[in-house]
Amino acid sequence: MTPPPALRLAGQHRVDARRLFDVDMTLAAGAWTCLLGPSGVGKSTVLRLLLGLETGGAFDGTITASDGQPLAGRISYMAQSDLLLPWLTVIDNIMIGDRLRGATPDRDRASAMLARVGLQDHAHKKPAALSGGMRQRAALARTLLEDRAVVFLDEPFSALDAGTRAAMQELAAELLHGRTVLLVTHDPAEAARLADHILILSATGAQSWPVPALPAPRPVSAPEVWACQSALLSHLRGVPA
Ligand SMILES: Nc1ncnc2c1ncn2[C@@H]1O[C@H](COP(=O)(O)OP(=O)(O)OP(=O)(O)O)[C@@H](O)[C@H]1O
Repeated sequence: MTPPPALRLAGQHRVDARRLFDVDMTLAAGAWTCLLGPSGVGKSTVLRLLLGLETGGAFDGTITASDGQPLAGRISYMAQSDLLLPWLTVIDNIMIGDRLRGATPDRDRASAMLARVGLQDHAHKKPAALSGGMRQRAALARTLLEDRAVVFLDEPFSALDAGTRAAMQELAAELLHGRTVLLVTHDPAEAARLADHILILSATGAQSWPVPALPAPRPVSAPEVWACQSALLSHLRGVPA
């Protein structure tokens, strides 16, 4: 794997001739950046622009990797919807990347990943037989199995119960340590726990927000984490801290 690069997105994005955002944001190399902001501000659009996917709008600007290399083939992406193929079993779904590339999937590795997300007893079920949270964990397993230098996660823990969410946050933090990660989240607590850098997106740019002075993933109970999430929530609500 090439060393994870920093990524920069700079420019203006318009939807239906209306400016959605002007931004100049950098994702630090080998670190977790959490992107927050109100619904509809353009967080998923940022991910899709970096991925080179259709956004329904027009971007005028530049997208660059610090090593000057193309991003194609170096990113894995977990979208808000799980994108599981209904006709494949869970284990075949999580190995889809290798299959699409014409490579032989490593079934033992895939089984081990399913066990890490707690789905070892559901490997041979179809997605329709899973709960929403189980489907989200399958999508997470598929993303982690790709083992890429750059990983984009769009609200990856939103459907999980509190205990499972904490466990999956810790798993992702472990397996994606040292990767360039962009995590879109609505949850200030999640950002306070996991982020090396926090960015808050608005129409006029991406504001950098201070993170607690503890290495991530941070304990939920740490006073610094409480203080960060509380200040962040107040800011997002537009009320005094
Ligand atoms: N395919 C599309 N065609 C037209 N407009 C789109 C398309 N996708 C998104 N938009 C518009 O772009 C804006 C930003 O959408 P986006 O999904 O990036 O927001 P978001 O910040 O991720 O929202 P949320 O937090 O609700 O997921 C919205 O106004 C949305 O209606």
